[in-house]
Amino acid sequence: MIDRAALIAKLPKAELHLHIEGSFEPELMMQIAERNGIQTAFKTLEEAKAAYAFSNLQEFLDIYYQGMAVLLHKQDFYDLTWAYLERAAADNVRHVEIFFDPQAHTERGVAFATVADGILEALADGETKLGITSHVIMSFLRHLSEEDGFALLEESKSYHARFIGVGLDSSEIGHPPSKFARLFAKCRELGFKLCLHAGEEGPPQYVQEALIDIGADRIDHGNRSMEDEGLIQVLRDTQTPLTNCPLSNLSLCVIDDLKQSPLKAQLEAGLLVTVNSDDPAYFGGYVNQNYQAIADALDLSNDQLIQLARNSFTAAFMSEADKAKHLSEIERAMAA
Ligand SMILES: Nc1ncnc2[nH]cnc12
Ligand SMILES: [Zn+2]
Repeated sequence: MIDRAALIAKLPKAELHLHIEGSFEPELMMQIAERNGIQTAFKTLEEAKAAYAFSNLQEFLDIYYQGMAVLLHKQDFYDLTWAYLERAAADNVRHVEIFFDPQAHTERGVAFATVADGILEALADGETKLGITSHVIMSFLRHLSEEDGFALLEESKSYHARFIGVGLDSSEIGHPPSKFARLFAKCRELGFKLCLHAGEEGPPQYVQEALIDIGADRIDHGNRSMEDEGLIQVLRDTQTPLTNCPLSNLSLCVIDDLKQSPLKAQLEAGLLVTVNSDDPAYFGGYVNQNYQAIADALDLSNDQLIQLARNSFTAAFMSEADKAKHLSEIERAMAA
């Protein structure tokens, strides 16, 4: 029987929950800071890594926003994205749907086009040079107002055709999805897919609002859905995907131990759950490390690992023909 690490390495997969700014490795951060003549908050790599010990989402977010402040030029955003793509390719990731947080850059005076062009150019190169297809999801920061979200929607108008969807991230508690109901209704009208972080730290009520009231196409995290039988039933019936991020959950103390992850229960309940890295530079692992850690903790079978890889394509925003192509690629990899 193939061993677990070999199976994970061999499986083609999609990554659907990845904040590109959360893939900013401290080595690259220092390099970009130096060329931009900016002082980083941490003087050494060791200092940076030592600071990556979080007891909740907000503690992480404070450091995450601080880290990305060295990104100023299109080349910086290109380099950030390219570094992630090379790492993803090494994990046999064939398709990515990445979030970016434009408001975290425009509020520092970096033009929207600078950010978007750098990311989009790297993704285009990712397809031609690494064979990784991609989509971009423009995320609204939920600690800001709905009006700020509408302003971003207007500012990004000329790029809308290049984004598959919109997201909702940042500080969850106190900022429920319902705060953005009008904004997401407008985004739906414009044809965007809707992906909302919900139930990471926030209560099941936030998942209810995202899933039922707003009609999310995917729920990011969604851990706390498992506290509500009604939500589980809707998630199963609608096959609305959940993007689970095991190492993120552990790093942010959403769970105290990976054994507490709801992932296996979600699989066994017939939910369309996927494995993702969220902010790999901060949480200690890219996608394969997330598969490995959660499989070890929950003793997932090889069939369950294959199911997770299949789910990653089924849950992606790609055509049925492309999904079928990737699913048969998994069958071929398993037969080889
Ligand atoms: N895990 C997470 N939750 C909410 N917002 C985020 N932004 C980046 N990572 C995030
Ligand atoms: Zn996230």
